[in-house]
Amino acid sequence: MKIQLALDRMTVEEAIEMTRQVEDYVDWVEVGTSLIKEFGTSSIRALKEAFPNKIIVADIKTIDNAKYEFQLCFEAGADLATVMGVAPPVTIETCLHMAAQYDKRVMVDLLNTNEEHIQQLRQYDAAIFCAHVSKDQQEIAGKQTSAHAGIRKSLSAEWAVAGGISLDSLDILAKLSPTVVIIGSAITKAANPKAAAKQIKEYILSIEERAHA
Ligand SMILES: O=C(CO)[C@H](O)[C@H](O)COP(=O)(O)O
Repeated sequence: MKIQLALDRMTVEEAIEMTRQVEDYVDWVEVGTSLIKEFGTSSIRALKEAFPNKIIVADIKTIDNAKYEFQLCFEAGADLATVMGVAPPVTIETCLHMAAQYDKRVMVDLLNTNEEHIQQLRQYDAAIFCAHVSKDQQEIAGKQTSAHAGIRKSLSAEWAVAGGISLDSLDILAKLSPTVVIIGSAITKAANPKAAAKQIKEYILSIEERAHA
């Protein structure tokens, strides 16, 4: 299981500093939607330049204009970029086409998709799917581990899980063996981000060791 650090609602300098603190405990680094909206794709470039050996995920959440947006992300150094599952099929297909051209990858965010829609999306098997509980949903209904778990039943491909994940919810989620666990606030808003990331990494390693024992 990879840990993807989600960097949101901070400056690019703060994002770099945050990543430096926790880089030993995270595998992928996500330039969050909020950073891309506030600072543009130069935020992606800055993170890739600072961490050339990390997989940099551009959480651009494309819903249209896929060729333009994915080109921007990949030219800025992203290794992977996100598209919304609710986007028209032509948009998702264009993202996959762009990723193939650049030898990069696509993550399909399953926010607000239903079971039937997820079945249709399964054809895009080069993508990583992301079971995502949104910030707005979290604020109204709290951390919805069951919502993440429900989506998992529909997937067989590589998949990620995101949205309000903390050490507590990891207990259930990690047993579902997602390919990627996306964690933002539980690390970036912790009193000691390095200690929080270390604890999460060690917890995931312990689960994986038990699974292989
Ligand atoms: O995509 C996102 C927000 O739309 C975040 O990357 C995702 O929710 C992870 O952050 P957090 O753990 O703080 O919820």
